Amino acid sequence: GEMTQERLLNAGAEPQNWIHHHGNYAATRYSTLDKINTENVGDLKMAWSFALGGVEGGGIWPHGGLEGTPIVEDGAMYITDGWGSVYKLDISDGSGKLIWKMNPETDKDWAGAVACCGVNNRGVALWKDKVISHTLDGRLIATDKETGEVAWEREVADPSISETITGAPLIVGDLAITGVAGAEYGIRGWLAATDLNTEEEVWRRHTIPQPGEPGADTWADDHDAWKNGGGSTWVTGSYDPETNLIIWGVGNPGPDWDAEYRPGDNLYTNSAIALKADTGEIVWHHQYTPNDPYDYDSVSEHVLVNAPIDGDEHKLALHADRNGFGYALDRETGEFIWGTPFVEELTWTPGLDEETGLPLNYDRTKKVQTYAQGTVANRENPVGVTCPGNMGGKNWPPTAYNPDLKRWYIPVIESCNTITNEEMVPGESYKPREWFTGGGPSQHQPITGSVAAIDVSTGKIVGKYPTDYPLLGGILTTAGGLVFTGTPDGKLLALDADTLELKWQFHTNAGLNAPPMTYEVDGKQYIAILVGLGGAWPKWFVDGTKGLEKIEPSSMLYVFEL
Ligand SMILES: O=C(O)c1cc(C(=O)O)c2c(n1)C(=O)C(=O)c1cc(C(=O)O)[nH]c1-2
Ligand SMILES: [Ca+2]
Repeated sequence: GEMTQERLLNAGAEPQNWIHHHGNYAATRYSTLDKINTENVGDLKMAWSFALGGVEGGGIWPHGGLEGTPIVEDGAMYITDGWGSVYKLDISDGSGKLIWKMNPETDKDWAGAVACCGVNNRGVALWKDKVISHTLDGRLIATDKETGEVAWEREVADPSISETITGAPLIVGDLAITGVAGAEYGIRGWLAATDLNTEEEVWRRHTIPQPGEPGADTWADDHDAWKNGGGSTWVTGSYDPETNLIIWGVGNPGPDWDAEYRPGDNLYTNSAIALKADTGEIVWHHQYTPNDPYDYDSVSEHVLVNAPIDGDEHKLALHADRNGFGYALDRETGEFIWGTPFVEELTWTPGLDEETGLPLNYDRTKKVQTYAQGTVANRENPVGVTCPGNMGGKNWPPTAYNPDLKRWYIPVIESCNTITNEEMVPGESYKPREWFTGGGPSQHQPITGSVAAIDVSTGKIVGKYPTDYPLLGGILTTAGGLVFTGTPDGKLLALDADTLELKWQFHTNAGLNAPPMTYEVDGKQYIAILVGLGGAWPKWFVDGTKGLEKIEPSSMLYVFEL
């Protein structure tokens, strides 16, 4: 069939399918399928697997990885590898056979040389009779669903100034919304909407205001720092049909670790922004870490849920930030409702202001924030140690919300790290296609992980399942009372959603770096996950995770059944 806006709005009416990147517009990654449940999950076994390509390297990367969420529609599955090839599989008879592969011939060295954090592609979207996808080298591609032929493509991001694309598109009506990556190379971030009928751009909203625009006064330097101010949008946002608002997380300011280069709060970096879907006009924002000196990129999804708080029903946007706090905002106004640390160690601030949600040690009279002593690397004290480390808290891997239990599950990175500052010089340090970070990280202690569960009505942590390695893949939760997640040392785990007790695990012995999802064919439920450790880990963080250097590159899909 054709993918319509009607179907996208009512994804819950076809639970056998998985038609959105995050499961639905609200980004809950919750499925009402319950044939696999706490009673029988112990009998889950592998059904079939499929080998993808895309493992070859390019630019600064020795190999590709898999971070995508499969899309399933009526007996067909659509998956991507890191270089943006799209594979359509026939999954209608309990196995998976390739129907077609669309290879976009991504310019691997050109794009891979300016991809900060891996050869990443997080998946496709469906619109009418087309599959909509991105490539690392900046293209939006519409592929004919039946034939696998490319119908058209357009260059949305420009790798000559280090703009790349790693996120999946978001479809709202006839628009495909594209987010950009490149804040470690001095880009000026944006979201762009392409009309899929006319193949033309309808709006492009920069996440860093230029002089004269609202928020421009939060760039208080005298050398146009806003032009290279970062603020990427590399994780797919959510959409609230009631208000017609797209809610999207914005990444770190640039340069990452030389905050003195960019005095001011640096809007809209490290913020949630809500934009009118038709025009891209920013209606509200909430900034999580003003003048961020830590690389606490806030790109993660916002999960739109309704929950009672103190007896009143609230319309919330939930967000787990790299800064270590989980937040609930009012999704219609952006107003702060609650914030809770979800990591074991959080040293950069003593907490959040109950009214504003700002860090307690944020000082509005200062242009350059100092936060907790010793945690910031700056020009005077060039070495800082902070928890969570710059990978987070929680990085891009998506959370999941279970409405039966009103619980929200966060894939946690338990980490601290050391940052060294390097002073960036106006007019000299920024060069197109070169790093513009103002310093760099190193790992002085082991990095582990956990699944944290938060009761959304109270904002309190109600359980934690610790893991030996950080969680780099994301979470699925189901009406079967289960939470699924993968670990980078290769285990797919099923936990009891209520108690977080381990109910089942399967060793792939390859790195899980992608979110699990579920679907049904002929009344039979399956769990699927892409397997292939890539992303930022192999280059940046392997020092803090002894053992992961033994995980070989791979590029597989695994599917499980009872
Ligand atoms: O600021 C950016 O533009 C940007 C992009 C990406 C990306 O596109 O994957 C990552 C990051 N930053 C980043 O800071 C980061 O830690 C990171 C981890 C990963 C990954 O896939 O494992 N990507 C990215
Ligand atoms: Ca970043």
